[in-house]
Amino acid sequence: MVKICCIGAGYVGGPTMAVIALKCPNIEVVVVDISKPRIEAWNSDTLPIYEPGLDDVVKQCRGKNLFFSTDVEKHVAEADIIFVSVNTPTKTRGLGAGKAADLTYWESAARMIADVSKSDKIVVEKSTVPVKTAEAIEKILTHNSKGINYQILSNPEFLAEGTAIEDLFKPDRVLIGGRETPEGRKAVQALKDVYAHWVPEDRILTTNLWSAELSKLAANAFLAQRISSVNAISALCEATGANVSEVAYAVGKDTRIGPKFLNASVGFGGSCFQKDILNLVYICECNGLPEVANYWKQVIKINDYQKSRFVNRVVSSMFNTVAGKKIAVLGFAFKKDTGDTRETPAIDVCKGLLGDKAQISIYDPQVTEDQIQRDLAMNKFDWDHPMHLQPTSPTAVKQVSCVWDAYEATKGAHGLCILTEWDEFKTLDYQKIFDNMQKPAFVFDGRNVVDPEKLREIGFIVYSIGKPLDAWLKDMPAVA
Ligand SMILES: NC(=O)c1ccc[n+]([C@@H]2O[C@H](COP(=O)([O-])OP(=O)(O)OC[C@H]3O[C@@H](n4cnc5c(N)ncnc54)[C@H](O)[C@@H]3O)[C@@H](O)[C@H]2O)c1
Ligand SMILES: O=c1ccn([C@@H]2O[C@H](COP(=O)(O)OP(=O)(O)O[C@H]3O[C@H](CO)[C@@H](O)[C@H](O)[C@H]3O)[C@@H](O)[C@H]2O)c(=O)[nH]1
Repeated sequence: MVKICCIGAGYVGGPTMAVIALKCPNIEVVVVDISKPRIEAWNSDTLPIYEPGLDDVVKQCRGKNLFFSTDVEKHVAEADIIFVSVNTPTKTRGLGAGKAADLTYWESAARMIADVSKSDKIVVEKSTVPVKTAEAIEKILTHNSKGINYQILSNPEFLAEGTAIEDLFKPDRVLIGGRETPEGRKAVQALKDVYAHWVPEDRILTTNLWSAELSKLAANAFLAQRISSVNAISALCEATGANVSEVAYAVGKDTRIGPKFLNASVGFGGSCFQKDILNLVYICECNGLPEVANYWKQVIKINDYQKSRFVNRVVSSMFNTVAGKKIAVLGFAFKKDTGDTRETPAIDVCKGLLGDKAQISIYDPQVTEDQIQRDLAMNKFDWDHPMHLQPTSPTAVKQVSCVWDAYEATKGAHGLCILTEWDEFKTLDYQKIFDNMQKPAFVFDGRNVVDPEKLREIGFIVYSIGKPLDAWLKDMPAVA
């Protein structure tokens, strides 16, 4: 029986391995992690991450051919194929700080593999890494090899959170990069055989190592670029009376452009886009390509602009101050159908409002108060390190309260900001919310989930990203 071990039981390692176990009953899959609480949660009824469909997949194979363990070394030693899916955060110190990927966790995983291995291994990069990482990993492994043969493959993951299981069941493509040698080709084939259990052959792409590594960074940069493009247009829509949804629809109808990923928003978040683009920018700079680096940097600059533009709209609409005013925040996760808050635009928006001394009441169906308080207290990029290395008990931000109901959050509020597109926000009783708010009552929709006209009929003053402005907002300065 082929044995797979995955180092890192996070958002990628957990769901990816669960699906491999489900689709390949003849393969034993063990997911290992240094975090004891995380492994305990994977072995419990309450999994450590919320992902639609995940519970079902885990329940079907846990204890049969899917296992979660903290005994990292034992399972690495026994495996034929080792996936490495550990954190690759942005460096916060030293060379490349604020841009380059921090490969500390990857390097320590590679050294551990070299220490404990007694048989040949295929080592698969699942984490998103800078192009040429495989070369460094190869050096660490071969210089400590004790005669063992290692083949390094790049197999970047393209799943999106909230749809991870769907994406894993029916991937647009699976990408495998390997060395162009007989041993390299054999290793690529071995990994292809795993995916071939459920992925059609024409969707399994094979390339050289560097193309696979770079394709992952490029794909995320292209996706994020679309969002920054539509968000840049959203600012122009507000200035001209155009409607960004109509513009995006008309633009996306061109089959060369396509309709997906053109929703204007308060900004993109998530653990990947910003980190991976910064990483790409750094690689371009290191390769003497400043023009290319600056081109991609602009995608992040527009994203930051969009978040601060939103905060400025809120403050300027409400008589240029939110000091002491209750602002309800609906949604804190970086997108719907996940409890993940890594790099969520809600952090920057809340921090902006707190800077203007607002009192914030937050409701998100999947995010706990503890997580929100940690996020608001944490330094930039700290969130992307393993949990046990993150700051433990932050001092709670007193002006922030978290409630478990949208009606509670909005009671007595002056303004309401929608920061995540949870479906339930579409069907709230906005008349009831209006009746219980201070007047004038403001709605700032950062995700275009409500119908602005209907809310205006109720009596709200409404701001929706990229939509024709309410008369109230027209004369207010939007950009500081
Ligand atoms: N989250 C996503 O949607 C997504 C999608 C595609 C790719 N990626 C990439 O996958 C990688 C992992 O992302 P994630 O979201 O799963 O992160 P995560 O923080 O959820 O999980 C990483 C896990 O690795 C563990 N870990 C770190 N060092 C370890 C070590 N030496 N030994 C054992 N365990 C160790 C941590 O404790 C943590 O549980 C990153 O490179 C990320 O960029 C993420
Ligand atoms: O039209 C859109 C689409 C998305 N977003 C936002 O963009 C962010 C990222 O969304 P999404 O890409 O759906 O989720 P992620 O889980 O971050 O997935 C991205 O990042 C992963 C990690 O690398 C990749 O594997 C995926 O392919 C890639 O989509 C979220 O804040 C979304 O709200 C928009 O604002 N407008």
